[in-house]
Amino acid sequence: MTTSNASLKRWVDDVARLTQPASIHWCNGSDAENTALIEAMLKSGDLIKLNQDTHPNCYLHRSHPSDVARVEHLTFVCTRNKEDAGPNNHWMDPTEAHRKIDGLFAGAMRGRTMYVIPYCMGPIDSPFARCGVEITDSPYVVVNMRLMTRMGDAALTRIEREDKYVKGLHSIGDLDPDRRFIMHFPEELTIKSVGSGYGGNALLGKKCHALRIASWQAREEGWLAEHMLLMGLQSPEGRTHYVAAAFPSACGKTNLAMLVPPASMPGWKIWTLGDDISWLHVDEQGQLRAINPESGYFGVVPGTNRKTNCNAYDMIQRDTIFTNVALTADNQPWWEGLENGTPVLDWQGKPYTPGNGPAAHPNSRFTVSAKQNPIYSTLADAPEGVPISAILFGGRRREVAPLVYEARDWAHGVLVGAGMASETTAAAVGQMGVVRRDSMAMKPFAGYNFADYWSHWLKLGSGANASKLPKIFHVNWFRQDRNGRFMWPGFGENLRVLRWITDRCEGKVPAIETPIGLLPRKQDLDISGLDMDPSTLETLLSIDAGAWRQEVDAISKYLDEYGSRVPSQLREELKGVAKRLEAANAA
Ligand SMILES: Nc1nc2c(ncn2[C@@H]2O[C@H](COP(=O)(O)OP(=O)(O)OP(=O)(O)O)[C@@H](O)[C@H]2O)c(=O)[nH]1
Ligand SMILES: O=C([O-])CC(=O)C(=O)O
Ligand SMILES: [Mn+2]
Repeated sequence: MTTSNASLKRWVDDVARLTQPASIHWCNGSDAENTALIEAMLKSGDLIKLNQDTHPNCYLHRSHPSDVARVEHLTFVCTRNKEDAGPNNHWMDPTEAHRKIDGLFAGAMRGRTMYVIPYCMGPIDSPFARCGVEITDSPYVVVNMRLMTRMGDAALTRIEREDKYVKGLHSIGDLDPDRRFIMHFPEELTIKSVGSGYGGNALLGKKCHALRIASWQAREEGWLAEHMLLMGLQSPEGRTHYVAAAFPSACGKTNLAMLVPPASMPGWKIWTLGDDISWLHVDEQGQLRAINPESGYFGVVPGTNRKTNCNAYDMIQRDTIFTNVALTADNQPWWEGLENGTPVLDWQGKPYTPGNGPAAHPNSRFTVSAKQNPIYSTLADAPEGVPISAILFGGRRREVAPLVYEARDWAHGVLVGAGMASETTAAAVGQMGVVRRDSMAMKPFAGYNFADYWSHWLKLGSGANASKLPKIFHVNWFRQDRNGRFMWPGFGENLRVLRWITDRCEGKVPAIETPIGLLPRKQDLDISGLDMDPSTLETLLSIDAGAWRQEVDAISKYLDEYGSRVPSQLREELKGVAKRLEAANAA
């Protein structure tokens, strides 16, 4: 197979000339193709067959031990003008970057098959969807892209018609971390990634395209590409609100999107539309709508069990690719927090010895089709997307941030998102548990200068349709007590907080004005049936004025890093918080 599109054909030819593959395979996305690739990977050892009685069609992939997470220090945004990439990105001059990375691609596919993967991010018939082509020498990437995107013939047809697509070139290279780069050229709609086979670095439709390149396109075209889950909350009365929520990597998006209502909230129904990325547009009526550009989940495995998230647990019992989990004696996948079974081999395939670190890698992942989710919403395939009632920002904060608060309005909400911070996790290489600013959970993913990004958010909310904008909230499931224990039970119980949020969207309950925003009255947040004393809820809903003054100072210094490009409106919003904190202090 090949293509009728001359520019695509030329690009594929050019790449083949550079990388020198033994053969070229155009992916059509069929079952037969997938089966053949899996067979070949079982032979080569790229995949290991899991226990097919307990886990039909499940496979394990072990990545190179140095290649288990995103590499932010090796990820670059290469714009002509350095300022356009901003202090939030590593930057390299595009000419220099191409020269450097093309050197690593030269001959990189010798002896290997080069796969050409046409894919569509978003429902194939959606005007909001965008296409791309990934060229890779990794069959693991092909089978994962097939789960994560609408991949194959239908996408190619759209690409040939539109003649506009993101070009992504990927090779696992020699997996040497010193020859590993993830480079983005937003002005050329081009991605080049070499030296890593890990999801976030290698499945180019995901972070590289649907966030870094798409956020650039979104600013030019007037929409938003965000690190957000997308879910529907149906009340017992039958009203459904759609909510988009931005939490940093490994901070609870998949789990919230697949939430199982607690026994104390009968009649509530949750629908998942997406677990990681949302593309948001204001429609002609001024309504903010969202689609999920992905068609699968690349989710964190550890911590998943029947109790924390029965939906996720059930979903990954079949037709799932596991990466870097441990194995039991009878070849079942095992991970920390599974709560049954015993690991005998760790994620590297070595005999497991307790005390020698976790059996599964903390960033071990599952890849699975979204359609396997028991609470999958078919509206995830609706070309027009769903209307958004509320946007949530949140992170891991062991202190300072209360369980939930509401922004005063859109502009204040943009400050809440811009100023948010979270503890780092195993999703990226580097130290864990360090609090860092992570505006809108996009620190690793915004493909341009954060200052311009904040301006874009403010502009989107400043039009004639401001009254239809969703409300913005901040949540924190991760407050800890003095003994380092989580104070809020989290998971299904988070619906108690979401109910308050939908109550606020419907104007059903008043809220308490505080310097940082609007907080629930204690009687409006139902904790009945929870093993929690009222003083804990008190703490979860309290604001420590001293800590918040420090927080405001820290946010102010953070904005300073972005210099004169920071929108003055954002600084005004921050001054407003500072003033209200002073007034509360004086009173
Ligand atoms: N304590 C607590 N832990 C949670 C909660 N929700 C999720 N987690 C844990 O946080 C980790 C990551 O959760 P995910 O839902 O996979 O995170 P994500 O935001 O989808 O992550 P990415 O895929 O990296 O973008 C898992 O180990 C979960 O078990 C919660 O409400 N409370
Ligand atoms: O991209 C990945 O590798 C997984 C992910 O969702 C994240 O890190 O936020
Ligand atoms: Mn993510």
